[in-house]
Amino acid sequence: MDPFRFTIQARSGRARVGLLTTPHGRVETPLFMPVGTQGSVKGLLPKDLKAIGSQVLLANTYHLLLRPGPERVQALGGLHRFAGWDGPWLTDSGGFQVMSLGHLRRIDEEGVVFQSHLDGSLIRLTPERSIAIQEALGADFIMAFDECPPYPSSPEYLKASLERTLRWLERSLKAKTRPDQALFGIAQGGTDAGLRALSTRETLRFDLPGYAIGGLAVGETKEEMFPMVALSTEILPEAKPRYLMGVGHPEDLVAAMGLGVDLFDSVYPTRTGRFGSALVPEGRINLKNAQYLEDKRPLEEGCDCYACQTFSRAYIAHLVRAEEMLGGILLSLHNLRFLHRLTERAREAIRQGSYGAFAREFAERRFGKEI
Ligand SMILES: Nc1nc2c(CCNCC3CCCCC3)c3[nH]c(NCCc4ccccc4)nc3cc2c(=O)[nH]1
Repeated sequence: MDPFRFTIQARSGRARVGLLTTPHGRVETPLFMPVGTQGSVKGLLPKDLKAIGSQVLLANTYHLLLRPGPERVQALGGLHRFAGWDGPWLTDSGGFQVMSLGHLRRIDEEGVVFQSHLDGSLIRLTPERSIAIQEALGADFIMAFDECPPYPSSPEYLKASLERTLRWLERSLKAKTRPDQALFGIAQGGTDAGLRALSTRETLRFDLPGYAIGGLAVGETKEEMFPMVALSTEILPEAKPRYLMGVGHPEDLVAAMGLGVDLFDSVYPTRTGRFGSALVPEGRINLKNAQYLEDKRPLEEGCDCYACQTFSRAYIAHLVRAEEMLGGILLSLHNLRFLHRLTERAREAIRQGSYGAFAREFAERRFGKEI
């Protein structure tokens, strides 16, 4: 039996509820994946992540390669045992982080050479090495080694880059040895409709358990990004999960779920939480703002998370000003719960066949009035 079966449970327009089976349990989509870059979702305990509805966690080849090293994680039982999360893990292939974090020294047919952002040592990542690392880490979902072109890029660069990413996908697939891991291909093509369609179609020539929409949320406008998402989900097969990488903001999840995207990840909710902001239906409130120092209300009326059930905005505003760790912890917890509640409500609306009404109500509250 296929260890990564994906079945559609309900539809509403192009939105769908899916059931995704993995060796570490079944998950319901659409879902948001908290980012645990270095094997930990910053400031949050795995048991608390479970309690707020987190299903799949994300870690990263680039960071874990530099520290503690994949051999150590493997020797210590792999990511699930090492990091105390027995649900599904997804690892990104490292290419993106090299572009955005490391000091990229060279990119060529073989792979990339970069300087570690930790100690400046030279490191080479190839499709083969990325897959070997992800196999050692032991995630359930692993990503093909790809290049996420910078934004903006010329059509010539986009075309050459997507063609290389397709050759790297073939090499990633050849390097794969574990049947208990699902390799996702990543489509590129930037915001050029013809190249996006070309890359998506060529990626589909590989029969894979799921497909990622890459190369977006890298600085392009929403007006450029969403037509590419729509184009991608028109081409990608209904029967396979679609993963929009690096997205993100609540309103972007609502729009993308309506376009048939199933999986999301972003550092946004935890990063903005650590910086003192809470996600609320109207948008975002920054607790550094003095107006909250007397505010007895919870971060969000009606939120069932521990932060909202236990503390006032005034207390959390105090913690943020005092630079108490608990401030960022409570805001990260709430922000992730906010996104998990959003996807829970989305799944319910899809089951009721009323995703359109759900999206309209969300947009009304988010954009209807100033905070
Ligand atoms: N392979 C690959 N990864 C991509 C990623 C990383 C997804 N998150 C992984 C996660 C692993 C653990 C460490 C953190 C990342 C992207 N992230 C974004 N936008 C987010 C841009 C963003 C948004 C908010 C804040 C910072 C950056 N576009 C992306 C495109 C690609 C892509 O084509 N290929």
